[in-house]
Amino acid sequence: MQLRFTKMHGLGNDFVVVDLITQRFRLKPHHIRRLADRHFGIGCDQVLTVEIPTQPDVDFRYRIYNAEGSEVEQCGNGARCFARFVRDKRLTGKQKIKVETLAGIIELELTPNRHVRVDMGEPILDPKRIPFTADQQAQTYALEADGQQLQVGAVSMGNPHVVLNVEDTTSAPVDHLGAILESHPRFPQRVNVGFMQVLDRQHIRLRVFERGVGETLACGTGACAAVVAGITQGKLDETVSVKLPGGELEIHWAGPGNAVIMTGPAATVFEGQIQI
Ligand SMILES: N[C@H](CCC[C@H](N)C(=O)O)C(=O)O
Repeated sequence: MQLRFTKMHGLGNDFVVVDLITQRFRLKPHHIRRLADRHFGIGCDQVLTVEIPTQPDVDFRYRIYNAEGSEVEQCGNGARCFARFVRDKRLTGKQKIKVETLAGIIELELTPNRHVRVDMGEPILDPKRIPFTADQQAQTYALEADGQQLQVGAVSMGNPHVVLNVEDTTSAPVDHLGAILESHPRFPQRVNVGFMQVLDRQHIRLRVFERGVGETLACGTGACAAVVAGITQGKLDETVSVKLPGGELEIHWAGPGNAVIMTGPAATVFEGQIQI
């Protein structure tokens, strides 16, 4: 079958976006791996699908698949691309849309400067719901890995994140320690690994080793999780500029009981068709 797709990115975190409203296809894990393959396929960090909603009062269903083929709960950079896609493809005329994900319903709003503002919902700090094995909820947790005693933050944005504070992201052991922590036994569903350098109370640098992908140029849910961890640890104010290798995101969180708001760009690179 010929499958139409659109190649997009959010700060270099790149996606193959497939409209499964105007075309019918059942994507299986091996299809995802083929689409995501940077040599034998199109190449991307995640595949995103646009589908009809299953819930009332929701505009679309938004599904996310990591390059390895697994379906995951949430993708922040992908959400901004999703909003840009459905608007540009005239699948909606709305400025603000509600989409259902495995993590719940999120709201996406196109801003006048062609950025996208996303209500990512409330962060989850209860270890049992992250999920993360811990006796009780805490600002930081002692975690043994690679022969080291680490102090880490643990946050879910619908998908699990562990956040390490580092002196300098450029020299952080992202590939080595990221791979070890991604499959740490205390994270039963594996985990995205963020390396956060606090520059001041309104600015951080961040690199993320993503679950099921490896290091990406940006991670939207990772930026949200890092800011929530930093605020919880008393290191950051409510609005933070997150500098990722691929560019900057603005993250706002007014504290427990409030949603995390992420604002940033979304870009279309090219359209195509692939025989699959
Ligand atoms: N690798 C993530 C999914 C994509 C998240 C990231 N691309 C973002 O922008 O939030 C996970 O397995 O939970």
